[in-house]
Amino acid sequence: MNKPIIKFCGVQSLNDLKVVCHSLADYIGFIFAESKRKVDPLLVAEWLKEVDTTKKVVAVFVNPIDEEIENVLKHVPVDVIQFHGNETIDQIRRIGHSFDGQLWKALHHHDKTIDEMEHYHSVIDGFVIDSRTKGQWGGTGVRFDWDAVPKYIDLTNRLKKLCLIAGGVNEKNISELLSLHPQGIDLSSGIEKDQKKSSEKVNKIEERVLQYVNISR
Ligand SMILES: O=C(O)c1ccccc1N[C@@H]1O[C@H](COP(=O)(O)O)[C@@H](O)[C@H]1O
Repeated sequence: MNKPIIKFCGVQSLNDLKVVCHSLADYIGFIFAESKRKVDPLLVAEWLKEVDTTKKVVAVFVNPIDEEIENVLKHVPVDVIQFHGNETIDQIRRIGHSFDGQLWKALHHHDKTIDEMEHYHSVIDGFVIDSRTKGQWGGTGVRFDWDAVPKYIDLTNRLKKLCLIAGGVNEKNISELLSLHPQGIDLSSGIEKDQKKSSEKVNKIEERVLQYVNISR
């Protein structure tokens, strides 16, 4: 079994960035939306100059106006835009016309998520499936009912899209999630200690990922 795609999200400092850059992550994410993890694009640009990394950079937005995205793209070398709110197909398509990278749509798990995936798939490259939590768009540390994961995997395989499972993934439950063979996993709270990215937690996550890769070979 190949290593699942790993995204470590919610980088809030140069130190956080160093932690996630010294990891097996394929993608590292920054939050440019209202959140305790919101970062300034100018600072992110400075931090990125301090590290030598080939990791792909994900910019997370929640219902942004186009100018907010343009401002981030002006300063930060973004590979992926992740829309984590109620963005419309028209907005995503419009942004896609002037952006070279990938577009991901985060959707919250509920009984109509499959319909939403069908709705958005023509304008995006990948999905992030997160848990639905009242009053917060993401980064909650709360998982959803993973019995639904196989149907998300089946649909994204059929649509030939990327699919990352997010929401409350941590060192204690990641092996359970990996046993469902997700294409990708996306963690923020699960690699934090005292609101900072923790190398110790990253190592524990990676041990479990490598165990999964070796066992399923
Ligand atoms: O992390 C945040 O603060 C955040 C704020 C607004 C939208 C999305 C946010 N993060 C996304 O949430 C999931 C991971 O969450 P967690 O592991 O449960 O903490 C991931 O997709 C982040 O990009």
